[in-house]
Amino acid sequence: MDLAHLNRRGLVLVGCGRMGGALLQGWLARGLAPGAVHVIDPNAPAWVAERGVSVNGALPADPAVLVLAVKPQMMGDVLAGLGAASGALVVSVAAGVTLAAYGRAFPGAAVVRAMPNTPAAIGQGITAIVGNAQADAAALDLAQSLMEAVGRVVRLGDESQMDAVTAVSGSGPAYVFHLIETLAAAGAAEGLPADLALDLASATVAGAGALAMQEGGDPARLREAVTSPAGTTAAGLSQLMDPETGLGPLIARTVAAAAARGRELGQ
Ligand SMILES: NC(=O)C1=CN([C@@H]2O[C@H](COP(=O)(O)OP(=O)(O)OC[C@H]3O[C@@H](n4cnc5c(N)ncnc54)[C@H](O)[C@@H]3O)[C@@H](O)[C@H]2O)C=CC1
Ligand SMILES: O=C(O)[C@@H]1CCC=N1
Repeated sequence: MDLAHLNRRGLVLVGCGRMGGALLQGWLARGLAPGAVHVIDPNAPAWVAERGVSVNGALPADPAVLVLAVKPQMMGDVLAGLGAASGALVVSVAAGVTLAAYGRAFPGAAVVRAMPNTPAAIGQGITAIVGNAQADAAALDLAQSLMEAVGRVVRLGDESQMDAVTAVSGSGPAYVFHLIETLAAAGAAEGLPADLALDLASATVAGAGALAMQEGGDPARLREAVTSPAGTTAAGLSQLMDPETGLGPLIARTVAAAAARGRELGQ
């Protein structure tokens, strides 16, 4: 959806690092005027001001949206320093920090928590959103259109799902990048040149992900289509799918640890 309707009241972005910067690029591509965006970030990248966005300048009196994209550990200080949000929709991408915490900082405000991921940088993010009681259908639609500037959006029925979402899709790209690293390293250990092994591993993850998205349904069917009886894949999977030492229990521990950290950050 075009975001030009936000141009009159403007949007304030607090924190313009990896995630805030990716979002800002998406919004500018969707018609948000640079002059309507106000970034607060002591270390905003140079391209932001070069694009004509106001950086650390005077804020609009009545912005349409306030987006929070600082680290959760900074959030308390940032919220204390911001004052009231007036009539702005507050959207936060921070892991862990709860709707109740934003509600205390901005009494009565509509607040939406959003959990994107770094493929947002190329418009292929997946973001889950959930709002507080004040976030009506229009507020959720607006939050969705902001996050759709960098990929797909799914809505959660309940905030309690957010730490699990963070552990699966928010942190998930890091797990996949590590899979690429380890697959490439294993290929190199089997004698491939390192750059060829990395190319093969990256292309395999990208292609398998695209196939899984296109086919939908149960990925086990796609796995079985690769696995010839008594073939190479079956030999590999006998290690990877070992019920005790395989990927299943490892990923279960990985996601549980990430979700637990999300809950800690929310304390
Ligand atoms: N990187 C990721 O994969 C994802 C990150 N997130 C969330 O996004 C938020 C930001 O994470 P990243 O962009 O990765 O971090 P980052 O470190 O790249 O960006 C944070 C930005 O906040 C700025 N900042 C620090 N103190 C500030 C202050 N007092 N006022 C204004 N700006 C301040 C920093 O200069 C920096 O540019 C976090 O809350 C994280 O949980 C959510 C989903 C995915
Ligand atoms: O590592 C983190 O805490 C953030 C949240 C999800 C991805 N990065």
